[in-house]
Amino acid sequence: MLESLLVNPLATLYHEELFLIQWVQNFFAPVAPLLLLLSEHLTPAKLLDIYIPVIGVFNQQLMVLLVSALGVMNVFSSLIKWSAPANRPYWWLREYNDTTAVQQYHGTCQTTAAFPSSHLVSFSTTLYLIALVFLPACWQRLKLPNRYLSTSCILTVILGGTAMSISRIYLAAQFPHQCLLTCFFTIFTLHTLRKYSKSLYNLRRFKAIPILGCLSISPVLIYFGMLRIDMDPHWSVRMAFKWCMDPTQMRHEDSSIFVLARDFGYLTGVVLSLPIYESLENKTVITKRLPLLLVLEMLNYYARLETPKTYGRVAFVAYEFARNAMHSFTLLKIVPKLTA
Ligand SMILES: O=P(O)(O)OC[C@H]1O[C@@H](O)[C@H](O)[C@@H](O)[C@@H]1O
Repeated sequence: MLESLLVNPLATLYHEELFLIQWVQNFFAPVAPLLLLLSEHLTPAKLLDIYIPVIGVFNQQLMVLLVSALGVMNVFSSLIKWSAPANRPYWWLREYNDTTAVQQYHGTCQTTAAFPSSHLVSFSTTLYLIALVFLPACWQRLKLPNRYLSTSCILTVILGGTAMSISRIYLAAQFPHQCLLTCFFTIFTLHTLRKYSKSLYNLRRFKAIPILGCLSISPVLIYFGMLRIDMDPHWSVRMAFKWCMDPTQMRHEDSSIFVLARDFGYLTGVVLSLPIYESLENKTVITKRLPLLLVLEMLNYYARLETPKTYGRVAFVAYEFARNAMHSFTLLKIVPKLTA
């Protein structure tokens, strides 16, 4: 064991963690339907397209915070995924002929790299912001000391993150250390964003657009960098295609390039809405927001159904980029204006 640890520490870690996955699959078998539901219904895409607009009907301030924070967090997460070739347990096991008995489920088949877990990043971010908006009111009512407020927000993220991590590990979609590192990454990034939130909300568009431009070039540079070192940029799709129990579960919408377009599109809408501190004011009434958001989300739903999948990759990616940019821009700029 010690010898193999020295020779190939990552492979040893993967091998040892497969036993942990096996244990999780046995121990949590009684609550399996719940764990499968968590991963199926709390995907990053569903948070952006369904849950955030629903939250927006009741609380505009929280919606604005969520759209802007998820815009940034998802881009960071997709960029790391695109550049770091982290294996998923269900394909690593087969690729290296490991004999540990780990099961695949509906939802295991994913086509992007494993780290960080997008489910974990977006779910924890959402929970953190919900706690940040609602806990102060509870604190006031219960007359609790303010110094525990920040700790309670972090605790909410840890609890929610643990539930989602168990779900991802149960599905054999992530190794345990990848979930743990994702939690650290999320807490650290959220903490940093909160520290600079005032300057970020007041940031002018002409300053943010060049930053976004530089950020957008990085996936292209990474792509050519991979080709240069003879690495297939679509290695994770190939792995999924090879080892998914049922390859019909693979969806174009979940491939790395598509996810990058989705997340960069969403962030572009956020950047074009800057500065957003005005939209943070919660003066609008629910009776105005409800019909508007309902119409907007129906349009977004039909736009999603019409995604061109047979006209080549460029049309597919460009469409997804534009749809998401328009979606976040409408939520941050147009909805608050029309309902003010
Ligand atoms: O990284 P995870 O949590 O395994 O999620 C895999 C993929 O799951 C899909 O549902 C998301 O739309 C993608 O954004 C994500 O990359």
